[in-house]
Amino acid sequence: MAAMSAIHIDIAEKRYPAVAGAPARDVFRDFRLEVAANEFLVLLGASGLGKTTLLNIIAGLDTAYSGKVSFGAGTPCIAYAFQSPRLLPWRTVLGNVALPLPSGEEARGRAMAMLGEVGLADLASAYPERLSLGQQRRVALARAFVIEPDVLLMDEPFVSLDEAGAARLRELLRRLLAKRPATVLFVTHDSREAVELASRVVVLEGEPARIVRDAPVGLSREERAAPARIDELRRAIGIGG
Ligand SMILES: Nc1ncnc2c1ncn2[C@@H]1O[C@H](COP(=O)(O)OP(=O)(O)OP(=O)(O)O)[C@@H](O)[C@H]1O
Repeated sequence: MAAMSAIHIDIAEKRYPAVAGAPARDVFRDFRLEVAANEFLVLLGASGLGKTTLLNIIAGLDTAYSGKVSFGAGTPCIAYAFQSPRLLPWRTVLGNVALPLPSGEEARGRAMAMLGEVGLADLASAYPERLSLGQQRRVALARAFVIEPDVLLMDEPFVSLDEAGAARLRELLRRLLAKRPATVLFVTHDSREAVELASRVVVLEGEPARIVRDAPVGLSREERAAPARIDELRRAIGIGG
């Protein structure tokens, strides 16, 4: 079973140097954020603020910064759901879900069970190109959860879906997390989505990016289904409405 992990983020400086035609960018300076174990933290902020950069730093994909990211309980197992599903086109759906696992029968079994949980068992041997975007996003979710991550990084994982499709995926995400709790950092532009999912909302603004709001959330199942309650909370937090 996965152990939950807190995340301690302390970025002294992250900047992108000037390149032809684009000025240098100070993305983070003296930026600190503590994420509690098992928290569902939604990061909200305008385009280009540095949210993807932050996830890349936490994932260890971007090491070109000064500062430190550490985790509560040793080295956590981290899953990263990217902004686009990023499935490998030459692998079947099952092959994509099994990708982060060691090869073998047991892994295939686990990947297959995971596909069942996201409702795609019958597409196991299909290739990604014939899947709808919503189905591809389900496969990406299955690939993230199949490793039973301690930390789950999600970069606008439900963007470009219609509202009903996005709502179904939010419900699926909640179900997957109920079964396999993890510390979640979820990036979105959508303040309704933020309030619906989060246990805590953090709003970023400016260059370098600063935390301008940091609010606990935690709607009950009934409240999440009530748009008026969601709007009320958005107003209370000051994120539109
Ligand atoms: N490799 C890079 N080199 C130079 N500048 C970059 C690089 N990657 C990102 N940037 C710039 O740094 C800033 C932060 O980018 P980032 O992708 O982290 O923002 P974001 O908040 O995730 O935006 P979005 O919501 O649009 O995905 C942007 O202005 C972007 O143009």
